[in-house]
Order: sequence, then C-alpha cells, then structure tokens
Amino acid sequence: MKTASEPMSGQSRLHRIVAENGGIAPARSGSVRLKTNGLTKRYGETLALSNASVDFRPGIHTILGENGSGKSTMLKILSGVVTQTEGAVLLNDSAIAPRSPRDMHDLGLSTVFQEVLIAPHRSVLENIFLGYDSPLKRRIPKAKRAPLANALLARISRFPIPLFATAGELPLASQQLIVLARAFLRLPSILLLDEATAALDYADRDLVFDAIEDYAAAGNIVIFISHRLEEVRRLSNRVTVLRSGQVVETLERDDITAQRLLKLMAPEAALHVL
Ligand SMILES: Nc1ncnc2c1ncn2[C@@H]1O[C@H](COP(=O)(O)OP(=O)(O)OP(=O)(O)O)[C@@H](O)[C@H]1O
Repeated sequence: MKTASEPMSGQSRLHRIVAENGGIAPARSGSVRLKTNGLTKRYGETLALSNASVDFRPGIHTILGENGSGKSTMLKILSGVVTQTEGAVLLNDSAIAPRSPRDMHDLGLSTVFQEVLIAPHRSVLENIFLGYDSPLKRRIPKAKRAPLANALLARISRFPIPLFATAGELPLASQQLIVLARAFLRLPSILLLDEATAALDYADRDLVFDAIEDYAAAGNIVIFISHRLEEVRRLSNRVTVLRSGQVVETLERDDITAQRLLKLMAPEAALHVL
C-alpha cells in the first residue's frame, strides 16, 4: 500500500514536465520553511483566528477543523489575500508582509482557493497562464504554451481538456483541474490547497493526490485543507487541528487516526460517535 512518505530533496514530475516543455523552474536554495507566530485575525467582533503558531516543513501538512474553525482564514493570510490583526508569517526565518497574491507568487507561494476562480470568458489555455507573465517579460514563448498546458493537464486529468474551449462553459470538475494546473505551472515551493479537489470525482482526485504526494516528496510544502478524514489520513505527513480559531494540536503521521482527529476537532461530538 502506498503511504505518504517523509519528503526527500529532488525534482518532482511536475518540475520535469515544466522543464521538458520549455517552462522555467524557479531556482531553489535549500529546504523551504514556513512558520506562523501568534497569528490572530479579528473580523469586527468575530475572532476568526487566535494566536495560531504552526511550523510547516516540506511534506503535506493538513489543516483540519470544523466549519468556522479558522482554516480558510489562516490560508487567506498565508496567501496574502487577508492581513492578520496580530502575529507574523516567517518564510525561511524572515517575516513577510505580502500585500497581494502577486507578492506571494514572487515569494514562491501559490494558492488554489475553495471557490473555483476561473475567468469564464477566456480559453482554458489563457486561464492556465493567467497572471503568469510579469508586465516586462513573457517567460514562455506563445508556441510552447499549448504543449506545456497539455502536459500539465495530462498529469492530473484522465480526459483531455480542450485548450481553446471557453473555460466557463466546461464542467466544474474541468474548471477545478484548470485552476490546479495554473498553480502547478508556477512550481511554487509552497502550495496552498483549500478544498481544491472537492469538485472532482474519485478517479481524478486520485491523480491529483498522486501529483501532490510526488510534489511534496520533492521537498516542497503542500498545505492542504479538507473535511474528508480518509483523504487527510492518506495524504498527511502532519495535521494541525483548529478549533474555534485556536490551534489544538499538531499530529505527526504515525499518530494520525480518525478517532484522534475527531476527538481533537469536536470532543463533544466524538463522545457520541466513538
Ligand atoms: N470576511 C469575514 N467577515 C466576517 N467574519 C468572517 C469573515 N471570514 C470568516 N469569518 C468568520 O471567521 C470564522 C472562521 O471562518 P473561516 O472561514 O476561516 O473558517 P473555516 O474553518 O475555513 O470554515 P469552512 O470550513 O466553513 O470554510 C467564522 O466564524 C466565520 O464566520
């Protein structure tokens, strides 16, 4: 049986796909580290996140919690979409203060949000390269884009997705794969996935999980949010459980069981179920 192994340094298949198709793999220096120190976020009276400190290392790190426990808030802060009220985010031991998702891309972080963020009137190909070019230089020549996009999609989709179709006219599952391909294209050292496989069927989800596992094993951090315990147990090198905006505990892979997770997430409910 395949299990999530501890990450090793190396190249993922996605890195090879991008390199072999004329794309650019960002330069790396050593192993990536991401830390939150006492992150707090208030929305008026609501304390969405309270003094949350988490140490993320290469591998798949899941954030688990009931609805409203603060998972998306943490991910939005890490993505540069929302600014924390207090606390710090440290990337390789330096505090970062991103003002936009673009700043985050430049730092090597890419996010796939819960909402499938597609430009509905643009083609699949345009959607995959959306936001990829900096204003001053195009990084991949036009002629090389279609083969690269096809190769990325083939890694995560069982069926071909037509590159020149209008993205908004495709099924939601295809749109989710397009958004994932957009994130993979950037080869981020930190990939943030917020329920990013929710619209996929099991077979496609398996392909995406395989890509994610391989990507994390190559020394990248994948921060994964999911409600599904079986996914969490299969994929996670470690799990941080949030409850009412607070970090309850971080479990290492060998300590992850459905019972423990349930107990940490919702102790009252676990009393009735277990
Ligand atoms: N923009 C906002 N304005 C006001 N309150 C918010 C806002 N965003 C989140 N909240 C509140 O902050 C708390 C944490 O929400 P968050 O979305 O981070 O939880 P979550 O664990 O991701 O939940 P879900 O699983 O439902 O996505 C909730 O009480 C939520 O209602």
